[in-house]
Amino acid sequence: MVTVRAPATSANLGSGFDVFGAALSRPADVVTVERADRTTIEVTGVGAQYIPEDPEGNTVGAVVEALDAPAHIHIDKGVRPASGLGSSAASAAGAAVALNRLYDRGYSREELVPIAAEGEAVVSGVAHSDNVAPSLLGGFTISTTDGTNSVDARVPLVVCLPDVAVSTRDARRVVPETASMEDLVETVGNAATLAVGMCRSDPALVGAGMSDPVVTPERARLITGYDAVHDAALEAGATGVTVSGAGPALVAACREGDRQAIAAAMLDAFADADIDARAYQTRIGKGATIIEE
Ligand SMILES: Nc1ncnc2c1ncn2[C@@H]1O[C@H](COP(=O)(O)OP(=O)(O)OP(=O)(O)O)[C@@H](O)[C@H]1O
Ligand SMILES: N[C@@H](CCO)C(=O)O
Repeated sequence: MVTVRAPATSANLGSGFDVFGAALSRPADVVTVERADRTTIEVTGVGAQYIPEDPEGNTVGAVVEALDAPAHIHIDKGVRPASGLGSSAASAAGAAVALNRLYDRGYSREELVPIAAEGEAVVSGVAHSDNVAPSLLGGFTISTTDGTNSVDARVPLVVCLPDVAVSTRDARRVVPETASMEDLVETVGNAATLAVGMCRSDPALVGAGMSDPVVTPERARLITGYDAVHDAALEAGATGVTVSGAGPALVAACREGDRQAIAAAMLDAFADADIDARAYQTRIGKGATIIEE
């Protein structure tokens, strides 16, 4: 038996659509695997009722196939599904690390990225790696078709999750197919600024690089109260705010010591829009960890 804690993640970070990702110190899924002749999946925890236990529909099923590693798999969800916090990816990353160890497959964390990404194709139609990469490697990650680079950044974050669901599949439908040269130049500048900020663990630069004129404005429309919550976080001291992953969560970059005020301001703004929400005072953290074997 092997048990792995796999962290939630925030993909895109505004300017890095389908490329940037960050591991969050909390929340996390806990995945336990035991050898079996036939794969069975049991899901408990937050939002478990919305997650298929059939291996065909669960992200961990694709990981079992890719590693040829049948098992009884228990997923204790700490990351709510359809949250924008890489819920589907956390389970896939946790299963990849656990099954790799259980069956002694010997893959490196980097080699597990495309394997875990197969799970993402099951739910969103695209094997994007920007959530599984940080959940496996930790830190800030840059994923391209050539592979993933990671930086062990230390940046405090607040994540605010409203009590509504947005599926990645739906949120991908609103992504514009073209961008103007002006928007492209702005996005490249912001992405480069954010990446430098991560290398320096500088919350001001990370926040400054989070805005994106192409994808985020379209997705923000799917989130009731987005503008008010965004502005409230900035007024409370956030250095930058954007949609986390495909939403509906928002992620705010902050300086140490400001997280509590920012979390409270975001919750108040959602409450003013009649939306229940919860806030996580978190930070960029480590990747999936084996906690028992
Ligand atoms: N192990 C799993 N954990 C969570 N969701 C799963 C899992 N397996 C399948 N799903 C399905 O995936 C969908 C949620 O994935 P989706 O990508 O939409 O959300 P997310 O992972 O929270 O968000 P994001 O990728 O934007 O950060 C739900 O329909 C859920 O039933
Ligand atoms: N990059 C993906 C991440 C989903 O979490 C998207 O934004 O659609």
